[in-house]
Amino acid sequence: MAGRQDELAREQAVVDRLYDRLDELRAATRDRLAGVRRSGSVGTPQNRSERDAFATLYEDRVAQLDAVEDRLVFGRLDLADEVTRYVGRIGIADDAHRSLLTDWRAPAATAFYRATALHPGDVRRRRHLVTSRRTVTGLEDEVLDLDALADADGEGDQGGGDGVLAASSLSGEGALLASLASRRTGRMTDIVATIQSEQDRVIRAELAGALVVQGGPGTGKTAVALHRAAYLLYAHRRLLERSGVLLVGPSRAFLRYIDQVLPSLGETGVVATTIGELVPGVRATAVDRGVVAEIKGRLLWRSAIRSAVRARERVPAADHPVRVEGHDYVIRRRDVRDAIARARRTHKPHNEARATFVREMLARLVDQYRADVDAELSPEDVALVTEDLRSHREIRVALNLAWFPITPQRLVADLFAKPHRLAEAAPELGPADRAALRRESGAPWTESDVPLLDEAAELLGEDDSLARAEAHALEAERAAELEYARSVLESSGAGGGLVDAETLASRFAATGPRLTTAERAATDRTWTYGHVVVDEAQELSPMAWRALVRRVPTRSMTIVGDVAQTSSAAGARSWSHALDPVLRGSWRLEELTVSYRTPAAVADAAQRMALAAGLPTSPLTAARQVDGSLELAHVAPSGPERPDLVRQVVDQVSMLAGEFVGADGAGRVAVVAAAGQVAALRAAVESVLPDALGREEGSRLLGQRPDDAQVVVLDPRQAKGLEFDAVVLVEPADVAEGDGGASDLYVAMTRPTQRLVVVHSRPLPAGILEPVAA
Ligand SMILES: Nc1ncnc2c1ncn2[C@@H]1O[C@H](COP(=O)(O)OP(=O)(O)OP(=O)(O)O)[C@@H](O)[C@H]1O
Repeated sequence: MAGRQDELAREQAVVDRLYDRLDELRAATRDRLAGVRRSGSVGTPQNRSERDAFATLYEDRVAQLDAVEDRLVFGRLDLADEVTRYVGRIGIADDAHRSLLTDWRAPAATAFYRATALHPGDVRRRRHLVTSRRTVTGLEDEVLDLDALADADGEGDQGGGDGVLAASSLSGEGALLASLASRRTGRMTDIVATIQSEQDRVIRAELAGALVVQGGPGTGKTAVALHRAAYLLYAHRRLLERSGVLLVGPSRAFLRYIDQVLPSLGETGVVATTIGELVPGVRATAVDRGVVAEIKGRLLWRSAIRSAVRARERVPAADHPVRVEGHDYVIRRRDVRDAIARARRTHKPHNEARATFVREMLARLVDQYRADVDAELSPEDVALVTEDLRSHREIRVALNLAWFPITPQRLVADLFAKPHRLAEAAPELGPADRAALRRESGAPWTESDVPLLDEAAELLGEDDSLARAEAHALEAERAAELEYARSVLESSGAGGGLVDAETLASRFAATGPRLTTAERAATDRTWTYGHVVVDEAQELSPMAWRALVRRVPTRSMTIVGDVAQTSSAAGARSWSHALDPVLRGSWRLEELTVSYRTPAAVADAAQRMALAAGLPTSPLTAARQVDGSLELAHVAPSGPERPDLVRQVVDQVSMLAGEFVGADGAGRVAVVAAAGQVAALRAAVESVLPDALGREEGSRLLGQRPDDAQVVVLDPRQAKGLEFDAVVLVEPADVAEGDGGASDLYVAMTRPTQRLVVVHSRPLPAGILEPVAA
């Protein structure tokens, strides 16, 4: 016992030293930041921009150093030749640049995650340090080279964690089990201390190309995707800091659930978004029915949107006479046809090529003027006549009809609001599909509209009226910069012919205060990223894939998901089906097979059900067993309102809340039911909580924000990607008959970390109770 205490004390001393050093670094960075801020906004533009750059650098560093407080150090490797290496969230060195702590992402830390007894490399012992705040509370050793440590202290509690199932392949079992059994909050936490070797391989996989990570529920796909983003930013910082990393998740609620993971890993510069937010300026607030989402996801929209754009470049039915300033002109069909052909030959997007079309048409009309007056025209005459023609209302209207400037929003809205436009653009759609798409102009955007808007924006380019407004703003900005540069030259007396105000202003514009890459990328639809991470990727439609791939021309992507959990009718049941059309077969597949979330009995029941329903599941082995993790509560059918079933649900929730929900905000219980039953069940649960748990606790729970709520009632789609300590699954047969079918039931069953209670009055779907005979 004494040996263990000594060992704890020795590690405490190391940990104290690392935290002391962290505090020193924090203080030094804060001092530097204060120094930069003190020098204020005086000096040359060059000086100011340098100061801004330093201020940003120090602010980021302060944020990073603050973010790594919790579990700063979590591992130690004892290597051959008596070398000891500590592994933690960031790298820390002393004043003489000697390494004190190795960043978990550095090559030198790889062995912490990968070394096994079979392949120990030069690792003799791996130690997990468990800390609470700054105190070391536990050590867990794995001796990998038994011979080398035969006569060393070998203090390690090798394996032996209660309930471990996949023991032979797990590292740091004690720390892992403690982390898996801990109470859940509304926020995901990082897994940096206990990354398993199959996960580490994915996290450190090379940057180039598209990597698909398929894995059953709870295998750590989300965790791995986020740690991979942090790893790539570390390993390829120069490249990715400039181009940025985009993270795409299924919903804002999900992005909020994961939003603390990257900052806790010291990374804040990733742009996180959903497909519905991919086009700046458009916010998708409505949801399409399954069949509509499926139709909008089809690749036929590539040609349909192209045709819809082409339909706005149109030769009129007849020649059109116009009288301008006493002269007669004819807008001839032949001229329009030629001008359209010429504008198309520029290969510019529609709104940008319009300038060529208009210029061409005006030139033809000026030719008519020249013939009319039968005289040579000076350049000034040409300019005057051109301007008269351009500003004449009838000519403007005629040219607009022939080449209509249009926004992506208007183009797409017209397709759904004007049946003839859709029929013309998408002849391959049958009448039933077209009728399903019908929608009033001005209806709110849906998530499945966004890839169509993106496609349209790509083909339309910028509306030049917008570009003109921007040019105007830029001009004003430049004038202000010029003014500023003049005042600097005057006050510094540095005119002297060496540098003029214009040069100084342009230098200032080039080096002046800048938005971060993430900020610029998030507001620019045409931004291309260095890497894109997609979570719950099975839900994406073919059109959504096109929109994403457009944003990463190098195709450097991490795509994580589970084709057995697809609930969108537009989503994928097979990766090749989804990805081959956009990635042309060039993607590689990794599989994760250990479920860290779900206890074995629950995972097995879900897996049997999925198999019986014919879902394309991946193999799944639960990491642990939890006693009493699966309970079935059968209720006799009790009429359409099902009062007995509802009573059983609220009783179960009350019991589970008493057992799992903590007053400290940790511990979560969810009721998951078919979408149509959620509102009634939520009302029932909310009405009993104060009686069941006491008035004070009841009102505390009812007053929580939805994202942090410890007791929630959700449908399977809302629960996707999330997890809870305990789940009450209501009437699984109803869930399986909903839009998302057995996939939604699979999702619902695999949300709990501790217990699943199935409340049902109808027979259970096949497989939940026992294997279905082949
Ligand atoms: N190596 C690990 N150490 C500790 N916890 C882990 C580890 N791997 C996964 N987990 C935990 O297991 C749970 C499930 O992980 P995650 O949500 O990433 O799985 P998933 O595969 O994305 O699941 P789903 O398909 O259901 O969305 C999380 O609580 C995560 O923190």
